[in-house]
Amino acid sequence: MSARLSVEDLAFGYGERVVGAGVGFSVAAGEVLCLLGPNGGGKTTLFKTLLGLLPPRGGRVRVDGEDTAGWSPRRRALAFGYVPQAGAGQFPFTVREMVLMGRTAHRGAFSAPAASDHAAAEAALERLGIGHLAERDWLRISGGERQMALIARALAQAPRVLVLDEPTASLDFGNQVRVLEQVRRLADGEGGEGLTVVFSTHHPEQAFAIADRVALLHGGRLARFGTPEEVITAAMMREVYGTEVEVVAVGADGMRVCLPVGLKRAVRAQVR
Ligand SMILES: Nc1ncnc2c1ncn2[C@@H]1O[C@H](COP(=O)(O)OP(=O)(O)OP(=O)(O)O)[C@@H](O)[C@H]1O
Repeated sequence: MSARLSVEDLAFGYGERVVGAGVGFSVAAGEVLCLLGPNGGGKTTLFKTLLGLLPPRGGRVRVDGEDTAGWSPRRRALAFGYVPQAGAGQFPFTVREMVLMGRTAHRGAFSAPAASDHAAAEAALERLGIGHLAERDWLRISGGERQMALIARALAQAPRVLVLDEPTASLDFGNQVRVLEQVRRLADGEGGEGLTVVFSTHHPEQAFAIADRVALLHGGRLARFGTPEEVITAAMMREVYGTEVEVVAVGADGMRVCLPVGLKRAVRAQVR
C-alpha cells in the first residue's frame, strides 16, 4: 500500500542550528523523487526529519494528507522504510537476522517472528539477489553487500514510503545499476501497488535514469523542483556546483548525462 508524501513549509536542523527552511514538495504514490544537492546541503537532515528521527522546526510532513506529527514510532515504522547511508554498525547478527528486523513493527519487539515475517525476509533477500549471504556475519561482509542487505531489510518492512540516503554510494558499477533498477521497479509496483520512493545521490545521471521528479536542496532552500530535464541543466550545474557540464542525450532511448567540459584537458594540464 503506497501513499502520497507531502512536505509543507518544512524547517529542519539540529538544536539551535537551522539547516533548511521553507521546503515544500509532494510525491505521488508510485513516483520516484531524487534529492540532489551539494555536500552538507541538508539532504540527510531533511530525510531524518521526514522520518521523525528529528523533530521538524516548523511546517508539516503528511502521508496521504495526514500530519505525521503525533505518530508513534511504530506507526512511523509501518509507513516509512529507511535505508541510511552505509555504515558498518556493530551488530553481531547474520544478514538474515538483520533483514528479519525489518519486520519488528509488524509484530512488536518481544514476540517471535511469525511464518509471514520469515517469508517476507526471504522474499526480500531473493529480490535483491543476496540469498547466498543470508547466513553470513553482518560484520564480515563488504560495504556493498551490507548496502544491498539494508535495502532488503527496508523491503521486508513493507513500507508505504521508502527513503534511501545515497543508496549506491559504496556499490560497484553492476550493483549500482541493479539497485537503481530495483528502486524503479519498487515504485512501478510490478503486479502490486507501487511504493512512493525518495532517494538522494550525487550523480545526476541517476535522476535522469529513474526519477520522475528532482528536488534540489541548496543553501538551506528548495532551489528547484521539477522533472529531471527541467532541473538538471548546464546553468544549474554551474550555479550549484561551480562546474561546466554539457547535458547530452545518449543511447537508443536518448537518456541524458552530464559530461564535464574540458575535464581531461584540465587534468592533463595539472599533471604537467
Ligand atoms: N548531528 C549533527 N549536529 C549538528 N549539525 C550537523 C549534524 N549532522 C550534520 N550536521 C550539519 O548539518 C548540515 C547538513 O548536513 P547533512 O548531513 O544533512 O548534509 P547532506 O546534504 O546529507 O550532505 P552529504 O551530501 O555530504 O551527505 C551540515 O552543515 C552538517 O555539518
